Amino acid sequence: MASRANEATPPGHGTGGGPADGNHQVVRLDGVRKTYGRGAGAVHALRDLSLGFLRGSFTAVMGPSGAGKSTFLHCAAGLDRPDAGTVVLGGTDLSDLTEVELTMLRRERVGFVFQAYNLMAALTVADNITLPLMLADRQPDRAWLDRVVSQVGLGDRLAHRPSELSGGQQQRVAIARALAARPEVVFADEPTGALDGRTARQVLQLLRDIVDSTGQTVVMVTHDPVAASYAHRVVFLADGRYAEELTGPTPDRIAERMTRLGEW
Ligand SMILES: Nc1ncnc2c1ncn2[C@@H]1O[C@H](COP(=O)(O)OP(=O)(O)OP(=O)(O)O)[C@@H](O)[C@H]1O
Repeated sequence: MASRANEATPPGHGTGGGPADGNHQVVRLDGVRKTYGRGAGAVHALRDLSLGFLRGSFTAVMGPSGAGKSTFLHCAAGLDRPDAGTVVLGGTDLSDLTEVELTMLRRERVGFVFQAYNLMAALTVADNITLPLMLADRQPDRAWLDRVVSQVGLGDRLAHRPSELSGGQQQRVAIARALAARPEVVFADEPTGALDGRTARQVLQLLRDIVDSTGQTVVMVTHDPVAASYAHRVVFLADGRYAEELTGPTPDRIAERMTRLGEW
């Protein structure tokens, strides 16, 4: 696994997978390193990661356990700071920001979807969806919100509490919440990990439809080849580095690459 990860990668790797994409990367990592601990016990979670994501693209990030996927997500989303290298999100170099500015950036320009839906039990669906806007002290863009609510199919559940919804519906609320502030990018961490197969496929198709119809950008970490096959592109990490990528992925091709990269 380590030797494969150290192989030279093709020119232009990780630029987004499309033609003439250099100027349209909404997230760009260059030479990102992240090490946990020191000395003999140090773990190099990201060794030298350079990777870009096109505006309007849906990318799945995969790799063996310990490859650095979560660390990548945290660094790319401004939840954690790399030890070296740069992360540029929507034209802003995150290393230039103070902690307060980073928090503001996450609120206003980044959406998150996690495996656990993390909805507020005491709030209605409508209030859960607009919570990020409230926190950012921003007026909702009504037309956008209506579009998002309609796309996730929750128009008739807005007055309900999360506990009254199925898992798939709760995740659709979380997706609507992630999109409410019309972020530059939505980061999703195993968004279908808690759902049954059929519901998971519906949620993944929804994510893909949202990307294709609204031009939003989604970056999703997953272990599941079927989930990753809904993306336009699958990027494989191994041993803290970019390993390879697939465009127009199918579950079989993804599974074959994962097998080559080692245990998963
Ligand atoms: N807070 C931490 N302290 C120490 N080591 C850490 C910490 N977070 C991650 N690591 C280590 O960094 C490496 C990369 O971890 P990371 O969670 O990013 O991998 P991953 O690809 O998301 O793995 P998985 O698929 O198992 O979730 C692993 O070896 C992990 O043990």
